[in-house]
Amino acid sequence: MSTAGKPIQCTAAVAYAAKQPLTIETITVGAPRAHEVRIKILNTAICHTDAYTLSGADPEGAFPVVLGHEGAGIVESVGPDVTNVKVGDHVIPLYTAECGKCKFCLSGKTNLCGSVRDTQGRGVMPDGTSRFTNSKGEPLLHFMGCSTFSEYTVVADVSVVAIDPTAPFESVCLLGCGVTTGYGAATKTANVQKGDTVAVFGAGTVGLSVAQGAQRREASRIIIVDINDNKEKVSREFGATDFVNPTKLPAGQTIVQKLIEMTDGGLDYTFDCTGNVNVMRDALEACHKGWGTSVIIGVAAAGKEISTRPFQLVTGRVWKGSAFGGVKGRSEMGGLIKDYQNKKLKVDEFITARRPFAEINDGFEDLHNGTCLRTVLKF
Ligand SMILES: NC(=O)C1=CN([C@@H]2O[C@H](COP(=O)(O)OP(=O)(O)OC[C@H]3O[C@@H](n4cnc5c(N)ncnc54)[C@H](OP(=O)(O)O)[C@@H]3O)[C@@H](O)[C@H]2O)C=CC1
Ligand SMILES: N[C@@H](CCC(=O)N[C@@H](CSC=O)C(=O)NCC(=O)O)C(=O)O
Ligand SMILES: [Zn+2]
Ligand SMILES: [Zn+2]
Repeated sequence: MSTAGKPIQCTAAVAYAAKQPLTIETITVGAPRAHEVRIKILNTAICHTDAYTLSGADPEGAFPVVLGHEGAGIVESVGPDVTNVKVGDHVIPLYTAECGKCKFCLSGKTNLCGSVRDTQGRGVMPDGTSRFTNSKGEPLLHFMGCSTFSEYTVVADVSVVAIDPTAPFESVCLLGCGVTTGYGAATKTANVQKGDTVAVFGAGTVGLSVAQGAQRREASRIIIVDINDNKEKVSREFGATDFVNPTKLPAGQTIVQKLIEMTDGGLDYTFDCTGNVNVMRDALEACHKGWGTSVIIGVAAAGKEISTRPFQLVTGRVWKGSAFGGVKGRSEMGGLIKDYQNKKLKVDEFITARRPFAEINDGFEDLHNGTCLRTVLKF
């Protein structure tokens, strides 16, 4: 019997308050309205940003909420006026929408889209309401326009892309955030060129994806900086030519001095993939005078600010940021999937654990085990 047009009851993990475990419960997911798509999520991974919002550090974080933004699934039904996907399509929800019509989309200068970002940031659908209710009839907030920690979710049509149905959900869900973000930051935001020198701070999924993007572009040097020595092996597997643990430097030597010494004056490109504002400063100051560019990818806690001496910028270093790797999800996801299928883009290698969805709280614990890249959950 078709579920189209009707509410669906399903399992979801609800975050009722910061720092509390998620509650696995049955929720009701309303039918998609105009320009909305209801998706049956098959797999979702846990990104560091989900943990960041659950920690209470996200200035936009609000509860109760259905978190999750790195997922893949099948379109169960669509609301009126949806033309870009249809029932049965295999899809990836996009936290960076692409409407193709707004000032941002038409600028040709950014992958950010203004069409739904305001309501997305407030945890509601573009019409200002939620499609999720718990068993008490209380509305639950959406998250990053995706809410993939629910067996069914509803997203705006501008926030979803159809993908090759032969691509495995378990793997390509990672293209919904971490892999795309790092790879795109290197190949699009920074546009690393052959021979460039690159340093990446933070050897998580995002940082390692920056490294594989830099390797694809034939960077001459890819230095990964991480405080955990256990990350050296995996860093080299993803393209690092060097690995530096900043906590193991000789007394008196800073990581900035070390990197400048290693590269005859500093790097062409550096990337912060930690979310630590002190690291962001180091990343900027390790750039080569005159042209080095540092890209901030990490997400910092509420109240945190970056600083440096303006002289660092006066003397030619450039500080910029990157969201979703500068990738326009609806236009460019197909190319990333092809790269994955043609073995030009590593994705499976990031899966360090697989769990049933019911173990989602253990999955959040995995993030702290020192070797976790991505735990993929299966409904
Ligand atoms: N801008 C965007 O579009 C996106 C941003 N993000 C953000 O990017 C960041 C990285 O995400 P993800 O890869 O999933 O996270 P991870 O936590 O997996 O990776 C971060 C890595 O940085 C290491 N680290 C921590 N402190 C330092 C330090 N001082 N110097 C060097 N390395 C350090 C961590 O080590 P340890 O594990 O030992 O702490 C870990 O290996 C997060 O802030 C996330 O919120 C994520 C996706 C998209
Ligand atoms: N809510 C936070 C900002 C969080 C943030 O910067 N998110 C990234 C994606 S992180 C993915 O794992 C991003 O793309 N930002 C651009 C955007 O439009 O949100 C805060 O308010 O600080
Ligand atoms: Zn993410
Ligand atoms: Zn737009």
